[in-house]
Amino acid sequence: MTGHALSPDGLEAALRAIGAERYHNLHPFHRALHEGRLAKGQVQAWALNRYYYQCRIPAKDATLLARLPTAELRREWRRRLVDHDGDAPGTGGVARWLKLTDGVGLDRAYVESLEGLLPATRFAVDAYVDFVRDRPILEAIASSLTELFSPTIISERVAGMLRHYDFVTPEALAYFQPRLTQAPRDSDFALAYVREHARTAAEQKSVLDALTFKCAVLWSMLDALDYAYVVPGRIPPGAFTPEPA
Ligand SMILES: O=C(O)c1cc(C(=O)O)c2c(n1)C(=O)C(=O)c1cc(C(=O)O)[nH]c1-2
Repeated sequence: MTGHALSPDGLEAALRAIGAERYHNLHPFHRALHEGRLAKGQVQAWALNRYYYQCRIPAKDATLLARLPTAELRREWRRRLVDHDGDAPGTGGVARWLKLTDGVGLDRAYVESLEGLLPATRFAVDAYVDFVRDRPILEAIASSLTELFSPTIISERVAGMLRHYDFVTPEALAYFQPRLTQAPRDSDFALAYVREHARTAAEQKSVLDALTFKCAVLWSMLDALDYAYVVPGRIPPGAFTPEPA
């Protein structure tokens, strides 16, 4: 493909336009979650499946960390590993996500076993980890840029869930509070990197495609939940089955 390269501001605007059109805050299942239209079993299904995303994020960041060429870049990226894995047992984002699955009444060992996952959750999350492992560093970094849009969805989610669900407590949602500062810090770095390094039209197309791909990962995770847990009779064999209300 040929074409004119955008200015850094033009590239940023194009990235933000992708989020405005494709980020998962627009998905019907997310809207239902935030607006209080889900039953407890459906909220459990969301938390259980999203656990797989959370627990693979450190593996995704570790494969990228191993490929980064400078100490400066590695120091920056290594913080993400600490954010998610903590630096002692029971700390970090993955452990805090388990407080959420505990809080909505799921058995921790069952969540951690991954036995109840929807097949499509696994495919979508694994596709993200593989993408970051296999693609050029520029695209791998660009694929994290959905985090530009996450503070808004997180604020909506916390407010909406606390307001609408009596089984959700502020302690269970403690996962999200640090993300409101971590995500902007991380996405500011990734955005500055992409603005600086995506100079040619081909490089810019590759980063726009990487962000589109990542939006599709998040969107398809919600498609899978929407398919399995909204209309009765569609839960795949072996996947988490809510108790009758
Ligand atoms: O709650 C959300 O909607 C949401 C979205 C995203 C995202 O946009 O990828 C992340 C997170 N949360 C999150 O908690 C998180 O740790 C995270 C890491 C990443 C990434 O791509 O490296 N995205 C996200």
